[in-house]
Amino acid sequence: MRKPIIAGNWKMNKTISEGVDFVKQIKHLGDNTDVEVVVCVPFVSLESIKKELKGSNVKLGSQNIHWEENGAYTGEISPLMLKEIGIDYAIIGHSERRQYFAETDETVNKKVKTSLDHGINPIVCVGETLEERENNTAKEKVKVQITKALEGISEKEMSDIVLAYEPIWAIGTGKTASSEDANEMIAFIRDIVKEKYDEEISETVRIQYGGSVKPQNVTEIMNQPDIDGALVGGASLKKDDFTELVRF
Ligand SMILES: O=C(CO)COP(=O)(O)O
Repeated sequence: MRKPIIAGNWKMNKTISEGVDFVKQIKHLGDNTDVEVVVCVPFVSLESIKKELKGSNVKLGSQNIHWEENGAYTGEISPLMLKEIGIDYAIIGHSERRQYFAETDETVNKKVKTSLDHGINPIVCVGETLEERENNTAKEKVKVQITKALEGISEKEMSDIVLAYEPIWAIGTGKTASSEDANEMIAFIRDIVKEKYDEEISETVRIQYGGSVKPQNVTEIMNQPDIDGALVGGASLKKDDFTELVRF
């Protein structure tokens, strides 16, 4: 049985005080449930929110990580800094980072390796553009992204990785992939993992869907056999919506 994982990606939203306030209201959501609940918050809020989450079962994640431990990388945040705060997860390769901040499959792979080396679980994002979906090249694109992201990752390390399929055209647009289409791509990703590793790993790796997940569609998405969770932007910012999401 794969443990469901619902992760909020706050993106560039909520100041430190707003974030702490919000977490006060949702920090019980990881109790008495089989669902793993995660909030991925801006770097500047991580430390305060970690303190607020003391004793809570809600996990904490960053939205990025640098592959080097230190050095001349102005504006970047290293795995050592994140490890000292005590985060559980790092989102890696989000399409917004790929689109606006020149993230590549190569940097994604380096960041995945660095995270694993520092005991931070990567949430690795992949997904196609609308054009690629319409051209029927979506699977090809996702296969390249997954294969490159996992280059040099051992079988053992795979148990610490979460994958997230986020079709770019469904992010923040209100358009969701149909739950069947999302499941089909996620099953395809599972096959890629099986080809590269083995059946056991492909059956245990957790794969989330992301893109306009809301209380109205979360149940249908989570009922799909290959979908193990959701990576949620907009709806994770509101207490009532986030509460409904984790109780899908
Ligand atoms: O990018 C996403 C999560 O990482 C999805 O964002 P939305 O839920 O706002 O569409």
